Amino acid sequence: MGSITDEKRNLIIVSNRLPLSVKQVDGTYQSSLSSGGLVTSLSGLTKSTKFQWFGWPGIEVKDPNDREDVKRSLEAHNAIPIFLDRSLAHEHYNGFSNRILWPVLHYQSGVVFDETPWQAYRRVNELFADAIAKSADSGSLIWVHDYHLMLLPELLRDRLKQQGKSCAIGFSLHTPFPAGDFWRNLPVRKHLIEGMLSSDLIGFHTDEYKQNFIDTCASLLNARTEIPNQIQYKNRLVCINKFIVGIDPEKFTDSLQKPDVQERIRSLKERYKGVKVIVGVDRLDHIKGLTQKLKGFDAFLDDHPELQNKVVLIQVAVPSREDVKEYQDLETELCTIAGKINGKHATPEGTPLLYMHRSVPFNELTALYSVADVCLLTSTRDGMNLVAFEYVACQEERHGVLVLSEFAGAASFMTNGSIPFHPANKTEMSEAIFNALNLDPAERKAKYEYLRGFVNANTSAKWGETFIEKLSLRCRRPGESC
Ligand SMILES: O=P(O)(O)OC[C@H]1O[C@H](O[C@H]2O[C@H](CO)[C@@H](O)[C@H](O)[C@H]2O)[C@H](O)[C@@H](O)[C@@H]1O
Ligand SMILES: O=c1ccn([C@@H]2O[C@H](COP(=O)(O)OP(=O)(O)O)[C@@H](O)[C@H]2O)c(=O)[nH]1
Repeated sequence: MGSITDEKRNLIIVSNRLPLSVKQVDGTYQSSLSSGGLVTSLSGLTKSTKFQWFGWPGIEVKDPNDREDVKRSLEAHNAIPIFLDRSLAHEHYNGFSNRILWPVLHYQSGVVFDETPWQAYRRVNELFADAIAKSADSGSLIWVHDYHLMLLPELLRDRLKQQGKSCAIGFSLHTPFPAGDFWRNLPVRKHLIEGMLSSDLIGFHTDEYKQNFIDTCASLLNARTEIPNQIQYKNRLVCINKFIVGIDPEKFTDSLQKPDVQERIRSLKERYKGVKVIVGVDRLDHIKGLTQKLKGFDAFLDDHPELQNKVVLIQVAVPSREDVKEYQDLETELCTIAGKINGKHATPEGTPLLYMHRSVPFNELTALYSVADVCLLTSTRDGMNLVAFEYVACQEERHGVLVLSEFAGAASFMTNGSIPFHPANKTEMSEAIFNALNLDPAERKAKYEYLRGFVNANTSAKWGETFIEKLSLRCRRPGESC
């Protein structure tokens, strides 16, 4: 991908949150890595490509001197903060993005639209547009990420035009884009789609999401969509494609080589001698199907009393969006279910479920992935799900089995190498777990090798480089077909 060298200097990445969240500790500003797949995928790109990253630092900073301190602390990581007032950030992130837009994108019903958070969403997109238009030079490539910023391409294009600057704008959606009627649930659906359509290139994780978006543009805006991979709207040509997001597999294999990680793996193996380990790692979010997972595991334990004390599910539920009531309620519900499962199936020898409501350090995560015989992912909908990739990257030795919901975006590519199931069907999940635990070594090896090939061929670096390459082509030849 050598030809992107020139554009590297002028690449601007924009996401709602910076990869580093800033916190004030004892009067000084400290930054730590944010969690989630978007950060994982874009962090993988840093190895091969240089860029400036614009986003919200996750903290309100009012004092101008403090703002300078925060800016300086982030500068070292090429991160540029866009400061937002606390209540505006709250209404944008929690109010509209996560309470209204996120559920619609993930096919959740019963969403209630509210004007105040919508106005906050607009305002934040405007503030981002102001800051980025000011910093961008003509010829910059601007790559906008995710559902928090769907209006940004349009707002940005207007401002750049007023300032006489010409830049290529790309947009990547990290969530699903829902089919047909679902998008209509949102009264502001048209504004959001038009916002995205001001991009030169739009990327989705799967062909299904891409096609859903194209169909919506045709039915809602009467856009011309006859030519594959392009949308003609208001005299502009927008290219649409699938770009497979991945991880940096080396980061995981390198971690497994470290002496302290090796030591941790040894001690976990000793602790779980004679016990099959199932691992789950998910943000605590409705879309991850955690309720379904615990209930399915309960059904599995009921179906297989002979496996008492011989199987353990280690579930990491990473705290997420804790200011949103629906997420707080889910946390309470999961604690109750986890307690009931252990109440029902525990013996003096141990408990079958280890439910951890916290994030885990990276090295601990890789050790956990490595000792697990099975990885169980139960998403009811999920843009991609990079945990599936990470588990595979840590299974060189064991050839563990991936049990993967058919509703994760990753299932579009990984079904052949995994055991797929429908997350709403407890019996199917129980059978899938049982089959995974009993797969013969040759089949495990074959499935693992298939998945390893896919994960190694579709890295985050390749994803980023391919997108940027296509975007810079749009910049050089804007009128050409996609
Ligand atoms: O930033 P948060 O609100 O804490 O949420 C974390 C991220 O969640 C979502 O991740 C998505 O992107 C992943 C990478 O493409 C994909 O694998 C996953 O299926 C998606 O859920 C969200 O889209 C990100 O913006 C958040 O940062
Ligand atoms: O304590 C943890 C456990 C996991 N992860 C990472 O969070 C990401 C989750 O990405 P995924 O695409 O599976 O889902 P998302 O959370 O983005 O919806 C993965 O890279 C995990 O390694 C994390 O940041 N902290």
